Amino acid sequence: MSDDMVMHFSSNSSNQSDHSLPDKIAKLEARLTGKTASSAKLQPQQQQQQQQQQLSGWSSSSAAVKVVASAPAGLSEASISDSDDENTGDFLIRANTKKRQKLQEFSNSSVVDYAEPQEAAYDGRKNDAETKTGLDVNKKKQGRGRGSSTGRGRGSKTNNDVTKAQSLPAPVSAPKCQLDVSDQKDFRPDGQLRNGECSLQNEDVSSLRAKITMLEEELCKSRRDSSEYHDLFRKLENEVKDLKDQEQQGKQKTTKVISDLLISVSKTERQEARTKVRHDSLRLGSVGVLRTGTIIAETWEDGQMLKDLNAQLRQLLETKEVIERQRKFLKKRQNGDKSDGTETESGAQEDDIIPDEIYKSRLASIKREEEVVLRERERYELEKGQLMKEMKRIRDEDGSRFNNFPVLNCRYALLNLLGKGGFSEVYKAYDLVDHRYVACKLHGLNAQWSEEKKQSYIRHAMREYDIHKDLVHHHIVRLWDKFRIDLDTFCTVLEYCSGKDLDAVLKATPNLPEKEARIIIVQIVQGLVYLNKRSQKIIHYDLKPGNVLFDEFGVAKVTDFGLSKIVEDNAGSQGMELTSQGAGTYWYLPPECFELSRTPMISSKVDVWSVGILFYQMLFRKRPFGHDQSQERILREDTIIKAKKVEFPAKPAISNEAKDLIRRCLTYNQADRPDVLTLAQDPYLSYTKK
Ligand SMILES: Nc1ncnc2c1ncn2[C@@H]1O[C@H](COP(=O)(O)OP(=O)(O)OP(=O)(O)O)[C@@H](O)[C@H]1O
Repeated sequence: MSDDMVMHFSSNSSNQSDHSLPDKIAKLEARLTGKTASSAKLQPQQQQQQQQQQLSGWSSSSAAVKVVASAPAGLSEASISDSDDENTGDFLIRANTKKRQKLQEFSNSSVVDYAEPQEAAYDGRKNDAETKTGLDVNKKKQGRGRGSSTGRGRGSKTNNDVTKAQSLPAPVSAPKCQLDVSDQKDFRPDGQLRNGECSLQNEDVSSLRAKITMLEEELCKSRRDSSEYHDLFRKLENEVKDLKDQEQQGKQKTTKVISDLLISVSKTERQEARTKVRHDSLRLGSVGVLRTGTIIAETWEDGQMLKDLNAQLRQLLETKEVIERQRKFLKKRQNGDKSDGTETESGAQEDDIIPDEIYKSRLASIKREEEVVLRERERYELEKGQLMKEMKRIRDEDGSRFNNFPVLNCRYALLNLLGKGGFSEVYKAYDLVDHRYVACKLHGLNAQWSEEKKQSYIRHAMREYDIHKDLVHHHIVRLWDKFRIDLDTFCTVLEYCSGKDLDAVLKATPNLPEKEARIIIVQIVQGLVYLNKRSQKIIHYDLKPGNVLFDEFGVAKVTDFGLSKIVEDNAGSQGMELTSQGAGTYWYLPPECFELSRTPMISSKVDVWSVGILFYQMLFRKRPFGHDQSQERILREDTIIKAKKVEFPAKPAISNEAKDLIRRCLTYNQADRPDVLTLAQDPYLSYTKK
């Protein structure tokens, strides 16, 4: 193969200068003719020929190299031999002359012949991957073919180029084959080698074609598989979509069923509530309308039960008065008998004592009856309070624009109104996503308010939300969510507490036993401890019975953070400034909150004072300071500023520990009052198993 020859030549040319070959031939010729081999003494024609050879040898290294390399092996041997061997002179001259001619001819033809394949080879490099695969195989073959060549190293690079040319399609291989055939005459073994390689290449090509066919089949199969998978994927996708749609429809149906059920239950509850109110009204009383000229006012008219009880009381009172009159008359008569000396000693004693004992006994039984009726009336008074509250709730519910069971924010199904505060309505609702009852507090801005007032209210409510939303504690009502309903209304979603609030409990019970009151206080204090152990401490500032709720298990939870204060990090031991003086419920606030001479400084000790008031109220059913006073009167009469000492009623009797705790909480001087964390350490507030 020519590339092997190229390698051979390249190898030789690296060891000895290729342009010395004509020199050597000339030298040999000169020796034969007796002339020196000096190039200077060459005939001009010879010099020209030599120069031409040199030029053709240097002009295109690759082409010329291949020409020389294609020369017969004998030439190669002769040229390698640089010795002046006289015995072989004739042979050498003849051979060299012949070879020079051949070289010349070959040079002319090969340069042209080879140029084309090389160009084609260059183009062929751009051929597809299949050709490249063939290339790799051919490289190996060429490696084997190189065995006849003495070429090493650099030759392998050239080998690659040529191999690429060989592996190219017909236009490339055609001239090569011609070259090989022409070479066959003179260089049979090498030609045979080429034939062998050709057949090897053919084998390679066939095996490659077989491979291609196989790969094509695999490709077809993969395509078929891929399209099947694609179809399957589409099918599954559609199935998933259908399932999702079904699930969605199922959810919607479930939601609808749940909503309908809840609505029907709520409607029944509403009916029952109204029926009960009507029924209770008969016993306890109802709201009537009183007209005085043009003024219409609401008045309370007692029901039959209360009327009967009052009549009973009146009757007992009258009987008591009659008996007491009789007793007085008896005493008077006895005194008269004594003065006129008509009574005998023993007889007078008995006649006087027995009637008096009868009157006394009758008076005692009237007192007992009176007590029973009074207790009953007290109970009915409590019921009357509840009835009045329920009546107000029903009126508020009937007047509410949210009373028609709307679903808010696509999630909260409003049911019945729980109550109405100053600026809000609280509805029992059902969370259709998390499936639990919640309390939706609807904050409505009054349309009559100025824009400034509305903004201030929103700011206030948002502040409350921001404080409350992060509070997570067993004894703090959770705040789950908030959203806007319209321009003037927004909603906060709270944990639903199905029990009453402490205010309702106290109104329904004459007074709580100490044990029950104590456990409620313990829970409130635990909630406060949580507020004071967070990195951002909070003063609740509005602890009162209405802001302590109970869940279905009776767990007490603190709510309503509308007036809460976040204690600044830099607040000193004195506490922080009270900037919202005047807000809050005065019965439950400590003296420092009423300080007028300077801006009050407050701390968690405000809540400790409120705890003391709450505990006292639970035990004695009244507040220790200004119980019967209005807010305005408390302020006017400085009731709390004067509240230096707490007094305990004789009844009901409570433990000294309970009294001590109340005294500590109601310590007048703020500096001496314990803060929340110190109060929590009080032994009375910790339970240990005995
Ligand atoms: N999370 C809740 N779970 C159950 N009932 C609640 C919940 N929050 C409030 N309520 C009830 O809703 C009613 C109104 O509560 P709201 O807090 O609006 O009124 P308030 O505290 O009486 O008035 P204000 O907000 O003016 O102080 C009360 O009867 C209260 O017990």
